[in-house]
This record gives sequence, structure tokens and C-alpha cells, in this order.
Amino acid sequence: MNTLMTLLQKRSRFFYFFCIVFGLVSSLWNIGLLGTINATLTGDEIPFAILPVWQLFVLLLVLSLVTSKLFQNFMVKLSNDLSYDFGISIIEKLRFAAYEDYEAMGKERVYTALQDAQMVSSIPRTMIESFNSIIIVVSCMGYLYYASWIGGLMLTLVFILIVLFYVVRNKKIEKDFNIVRDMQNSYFRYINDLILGFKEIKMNSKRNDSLYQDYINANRIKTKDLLIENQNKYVNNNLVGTYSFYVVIGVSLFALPMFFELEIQQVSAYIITLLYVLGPLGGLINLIPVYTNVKIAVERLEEFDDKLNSLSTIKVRHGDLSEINDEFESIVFENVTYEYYSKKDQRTFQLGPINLEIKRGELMFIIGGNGSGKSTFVKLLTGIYKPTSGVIYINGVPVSANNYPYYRNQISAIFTDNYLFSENYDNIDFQNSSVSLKQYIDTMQLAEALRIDRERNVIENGLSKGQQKRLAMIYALMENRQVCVFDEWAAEQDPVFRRYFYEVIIKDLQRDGKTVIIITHDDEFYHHTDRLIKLDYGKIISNKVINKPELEPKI
Ligand SMILES: Nc1ncnc2c1ncn2[C@@H]1O[C@H](COP(=O)(O)OP(=O)(O)OP(=O)(O)O)[C@@H](O)[C@H]1O
Repeated sequence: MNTLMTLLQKRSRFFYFFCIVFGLVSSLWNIGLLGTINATLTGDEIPFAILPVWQLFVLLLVLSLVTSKLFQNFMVKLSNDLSYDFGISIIEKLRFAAYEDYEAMGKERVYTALQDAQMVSSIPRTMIESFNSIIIVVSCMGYLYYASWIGGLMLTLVFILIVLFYVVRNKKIEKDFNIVRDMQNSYFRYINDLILGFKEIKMNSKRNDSLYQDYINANRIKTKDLLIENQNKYVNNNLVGTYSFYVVIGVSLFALPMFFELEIQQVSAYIITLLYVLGPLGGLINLIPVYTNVKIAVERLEEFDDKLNSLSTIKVRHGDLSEINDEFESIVFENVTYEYYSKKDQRTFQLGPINLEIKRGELMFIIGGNGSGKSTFVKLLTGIYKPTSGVIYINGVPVSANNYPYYRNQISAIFTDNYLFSENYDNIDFQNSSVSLKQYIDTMQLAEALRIDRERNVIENGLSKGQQKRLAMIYALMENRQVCVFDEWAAEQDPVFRRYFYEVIIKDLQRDGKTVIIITHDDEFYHHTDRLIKLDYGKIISNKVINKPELEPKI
């Protein structure tokens, strides 16, 4: 509760002020209403009344209505602001996270956090209703002490017992709810497997059954059982709470008058107050599960936010994008290593140390067997991974945390598992294609295949794997960067286009002054490169000059 209240106060400095004003007016209204009802029924005078009863009633009614409306509107806005802040700040920070940190986090963690952020928008209902109910319960208690101190005392004792009972029981339920949230993470992971591996699932009935039965369904059943168990605990809690009240009513009706000298007016005022408080109390009890879920969501979001904040790259953001001379000259690897570790902190693979210079206008092929470290090298070269040790220089300047984004912005890369976006984030004008775009589409032989959704200015889905890679190439060329890195790009191309790629496309790029680095297994084209670098077990085992680079760029 504290975290939530502090968060709300942080989001709006008027939060506590609004709570106090609303609390005072509501208490006044509830006590006034009770006093009016009881006084009218019993024929007693209302103490401290400065106005006739009906005028007092109307005045309080209007005051309470206006304050309630203002408070509720305020809470609706505040909690939606908070939910928006959480959701958007996760994405805002996540985009600056290092790729390694993102990999370690896992995408399901991001999905759950976004779900938690949505949960926060149910705060207004929880807050307004519980605040209302608490005020009613507290003001009624005050009124009860005034009507009959013995009754007030008895109710206070019952309340303390109920609250203690709830606190103890809720601790266990909260633990279970946390287990449910963890299971939600695994659930998203299995669903991800189902969606991304749909073809592989279709191809194997056993795998299909296993994913469904042993993972998804088992996860859902366990979640359902935990929820049933917990919700039943809530039902029991509710019953204990509500029925202890009925017991209090019974005791007040039958037992109290026997032991204490109570007048019928006192007893009836007391019973009316109890009945009046019963509804809000029930509401309060029903809100406990919602509140517990919101509390867990907020705690987890804070934890996730702290984790994101602890990442050093978040603070650097885009760093200094104008730090290095724009004209690309060279990339140098000096004793660069990269290490992978297992969960038990054992090193599983080391790339390097790598010492290498890539000069402007060079065409370089990186070759090597499976698992030799080519893709890891590409991730280092493109700045997706940062070296475990050693330094990478661009134009003689060491690439540091502050200029990594600059470094990445110098390179166009197509990774083996390249992803095509659903929206046109690069704002390419497909409707009035530029000369270069038309030319690239022709070069990639995609004129027939590409369908443009004119309304959204995007390329529609429905391309073959090889065509998707060609489209990725168009996007990479449109970036017009000086260094191009293509990781096994030609693997999905037909023989004719593969040859065209090695003999025409990359030669043209080189003639345009680009530096081109290609990861390949296509040995029949190795003779086209200027330099052939071979990796084995993470080490460069040969670095051969094959052709002299054409350094004069085509105008
Ligand atoms: N994310 C990762 N976590 C841990 N180890 C990894 C990770 N990615 C790769 N490795 C390990 O690093 C080594 C090199 O992998 P890498 O993907 O760089 O090889 P590669 O030469 O590109 O292979 P291929 O030709 O099969 O694509 C492998 O032994 C692999 O198991």
C-alpha cells in the first residue's frame, strides 16, 4: 500500500491533499447522514446542528457529491497516467538496453511487465471504492462510540480480529499470486514457441501433444488450481468477515441489553449503523484480491524498472552521434575477445583475441565451419555485442559506451535471422518511389512481387524467404551507409541470383565506395573477395589477400 500511495503522490503532488479533503467531506457526510436518519427515527435532537435537519442534509449531500466527483475524476486520470508512465517507460528504456541484456531478460519478461502496467489502470476502482469504504467504516465507528461506547468497543475488537485474520491469510495468498505471475512468464514462452514454431508443431504430432499437454495445459491447470485455491480462501475470508458482523448484530440485539443498561434508542441507532456499514465493509473485503494483484503488479514493475535503470547503456541513450568524423576510413579490432558463459558461470565459448583491420572500400569474406564464431564476430563488428576485452576503433577512435550508437549507425547489416518490420519505420516513400528505390527494386528483381499497401505506405506480407532477404537488402541499401555487413545473405537465394549477388551486387557496392563484409559458405565465389578471413574455434586461422581492392569509387 505504501509503495502505491508513494507512487501516486510522486505522480501528482495533490494526491494526499485530495485524499484528505475527500476523506474529511465524506466522513462529515456519512456521520451527518447517519445522525440525521437516527435522529429522525428516534426523534432526538441533532447535536451541534446550526441549520434545520433537511437543510443540513441537502448541504452535505451536495458537498459530498461534488467532492466525490472531483476525487473520482482525479483518481481516474492519475491512475491512467501512472499506467501509461509504467508501460511507456519500459519501452522507452528497453530500446536503449544492450542486446546482451535484452537477450538475458527474455521477451516474455517484457510481455508480462507490459501486462502488469495495464493492471495498474485498475487502481481507480480499487482506490476509490476502498477509500470510500474505509471512510464509511471509520466514520461509523466514531458514530457508534457516540451512540454507545460499549458497542463501539465491541465492534473495534471484532475489527481488529478480522484485520489480523486477513493480514495473516493474505500473506500466503500473495505468495501464491507471485507464483501465478512466474507461471505467466513460462506460459508466454510456450505460447511464443507455439506461434513461432507453428510449422514445426504441425509436422510432429508427438511434439504437438507434448507442447499442449505437458507444457501449456499443465501450466494452465496449475495456474487455474492455484487461482481456485486462492479465490476460495478469499471466499472464506469474506464469509468470516461478513458473518462475524452478523454475530455482532445478534450480540447487540440479544446479549448487550441483558448485561448493560441500554435504551431501545441506543440499540436501534447501533443496529442501523451496523447495517449501514455492512455494504462498504463487504465491498472492502471483495476488493482485497484486486488490490493484492495491483500491489504485486506495481512491485514487479518497480523491480523491472530498477533492473532497466541499473543497465549502464540506458543512461547513455544515443550517446554522442556526432562524435567521429563522418567519412569512414577504417575499423580496427585490437585484441578483441567475446565470451559466452553458461548459467553456472562457466565459459562455454571464446571468440578471439582478434586483431584485424578493415579498410575503406574493402571487400572481405569471413568463412569457417559451423560454430566457429562467424555470427558472434558479426555481432561484435556491428556493435550489437561489446567486447569482453580488447578495443574496437573506428577511424582511429576507440568505440566507447558513449559512441557505440554512432558506430552502429555507420553500418548496414542483414543478420541471418533478419526481421522485416510490420510498419514503415524508416519512412520510405513507396508511393512516389525515388529513382534509387526503383533501381534497387529492379536490381533485386522484386518489381513483380512487391505489393504496396498505399494507405499505410508499407510493403504487404506474402514474399518468399529469398524475396524477403532481397527486400531486406533494399532496406539496407536505402540506408546508404558506408559499411555493409551481410551474414549468409545468399544462403536463401537461387543459384542465378546468388551468382548475381557475388558478381554484380557486391561489386557495384564496392565501386560505390562501400566497405563490404560478407559471411559466407559459398566457396565457389571465394575468388571474388579482396580478403578471405577464416575462423576456427573462435580464432582467425588464416587472413589471405585474394584481390587488390578497387579503391577508386565509382562517381
Ligand atoms: N547466445 C549464445 N549464448 C551462448 N553461446 C552461444 C550463443 N550464440 C552462440 N553461442 C556459441 O558460440 C559459438 C559460436 O557461435 P556462432 O553463432 O558465432 O557460430 P557461427 O560460426 O556463426 O556458426 P554457423 O555457421 O553455424 O552459423 C557456438 O559454439 C555457439 O554455441
